[in-house]
Amino acid sequence: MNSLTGIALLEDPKENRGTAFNQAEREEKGLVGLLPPVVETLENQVKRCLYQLSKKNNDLEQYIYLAQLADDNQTLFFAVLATDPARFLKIVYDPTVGTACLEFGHIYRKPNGMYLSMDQRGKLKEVLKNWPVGDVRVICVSTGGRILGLGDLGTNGMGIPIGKLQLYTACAAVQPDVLLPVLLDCGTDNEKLLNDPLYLGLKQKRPTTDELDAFVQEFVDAVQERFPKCCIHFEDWKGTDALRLLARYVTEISCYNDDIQGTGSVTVAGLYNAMKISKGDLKDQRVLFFGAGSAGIGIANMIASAMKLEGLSEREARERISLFDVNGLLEPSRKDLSPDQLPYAHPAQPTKDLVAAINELKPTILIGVSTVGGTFTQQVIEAMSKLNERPVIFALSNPTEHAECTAEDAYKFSKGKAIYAAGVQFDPVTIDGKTYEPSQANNFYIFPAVGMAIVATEAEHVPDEIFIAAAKATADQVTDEQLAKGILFPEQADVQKVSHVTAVKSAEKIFELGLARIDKPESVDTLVTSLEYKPIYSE
Ligand SMILES: NC(=O)c1ccc[n+]([C@@H]2O[C@H](COP(=O)([O-])OP(=O)(O)OC[C@H]3O[C@@H](n4cnc5c(N)ncnc54)[C@H](O)[C@@H]3O)[C@@H](O)[C@H]2O)c1
Ligand SMILES: O=C(O)C[C@H](O)C(=O)O
Ligand SMILES: [Mg+2]
Repeated sequence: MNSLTGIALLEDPKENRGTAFNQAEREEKGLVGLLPPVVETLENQVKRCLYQLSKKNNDLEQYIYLAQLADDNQTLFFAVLATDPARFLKIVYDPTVGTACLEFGHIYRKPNGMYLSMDQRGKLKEVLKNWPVGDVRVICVSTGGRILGLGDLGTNGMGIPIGKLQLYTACAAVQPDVLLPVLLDCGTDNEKLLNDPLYLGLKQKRPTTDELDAFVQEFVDAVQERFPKCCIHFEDWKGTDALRLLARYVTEISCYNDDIQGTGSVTVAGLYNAMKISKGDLKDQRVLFFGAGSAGIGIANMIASAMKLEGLSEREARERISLFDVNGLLEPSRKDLSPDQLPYAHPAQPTKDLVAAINELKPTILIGVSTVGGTFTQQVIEAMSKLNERPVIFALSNPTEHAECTAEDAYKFSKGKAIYAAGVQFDPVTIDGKTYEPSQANNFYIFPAVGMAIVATEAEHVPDEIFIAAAKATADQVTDEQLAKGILFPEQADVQKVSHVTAVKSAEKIFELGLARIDKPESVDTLVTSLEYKPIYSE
């Protein structure tokens, strides 16, 4: 415990124990009279929080309550989350965090991280010194450019870095002190926010690409200098920015993009298990994407890598993957394709009709990452079901209303044939007396665990190989019993155990690739375990 006393101690979320301070601590720390007389256990404090949560009328109210709790008492906050990870994932993270981001300026109470804005240009190295912790190991940074499927939310996007890093701790037990959420405020093109008197960001339009890239370079340099062991986790940037900046930095510094690599990884994990159910090989599948942005390209590249591991050449793997975006099927006559998209533009009849593309390309797997809800219509699902005994249909856009189809529609229109996953958790669906359990393909199975592996190994770079290892580790933790029910991912209630195993496997891969900046210990498992945070009051 540090030297804080009295009210200052009660106001420090890292040190505060509230009613759990014992008599001796109360005497020693000048707390006598500042707390009610009863000395409580952490368990009792958790009970009170659960009671107070039960009085909240909706998920956003619960989100606000938990945010306040995190600001009051960090240990208690993580202890509450640990009582029921599956329940609280939906609150501190997707989908409720989406509602919280839409309302961010309205529900704001405390900063919870750093806001680095373009008006601090030229001064970022100085500004980073204002963060009180010297050994930050992971920064999760967003520009708010593409928050979930909700578009440009500017500074309101800060809810995402905060929530993602809370999951590093809640899922993979990364020490919260080494994590720093950052919002890189480059303005917003969202007129509604610019006209909102409670909006908290810079009231200006977004910069040119060159200006943005120069600012990001300054940010990267400042982070390298202030936190030399820090990995930069990019999250929810505009798709084109995300792809361009990852390509620029992935081999240069310790960084990764969760929407590209984490999403690629969780999707490959789901597909590994879908193959166990449909009794196929990934290398023999034909994949069609609806959406060709950072998630679409990230997943496509990761599937191609996974197919290569099954013996295909790069060209053969890419030939099996096609994408469709807002302007239709990607094919060579298109003049608007980015360098990341070009390898997937195969000769085909130009079309803006998804059903026509399905009928021409005959995909076995359809993946939605378009941000647009309801776009996998009855006709789309029926076309997939006509072509395949077990069509794989992943509707990955977030939050809930943005999923390309609901679980109910997927099972109803495929007559129960679909192997289905969505970015959020849908409830089980019963049709004609049979119950189907939808899966949640969300990168939370991956990024906290990979984050722990990066912290544990001080990884120099974070290439795709690590994410393939994480995908395999995650997939392998699904039991035959679950697979028999069509379940593609491990139980969310077990997310901590699952993330531990995935973290160990990812860390082993980092050592194998020679990317660790520490010597390999005898047991990587012991190394990871030794670093794990526990939400308890230490002696
Ligand atoms: N489940 C997960 O773990 C996960 C992970 C990352 C992203 N996502 C979700 O995926 C979605 C896309 O993310 P992104 O980073 O790729 O965004 P992005 O903006 O980079 O890409 C969106 C793509 O969809 C296309 N598109 C837009 N409207 C369309 C339409 N009407 N028809 C066809 N295509 C259309 C765009 O042309 C673009 O190619 C988001 O909703 C995000 O929440 C989910
Ligand atoms: O945040 C999520 O739920 C997943 C993903 O990173 C997304 O951008 O949708
Ligand atoms: Mg994201």
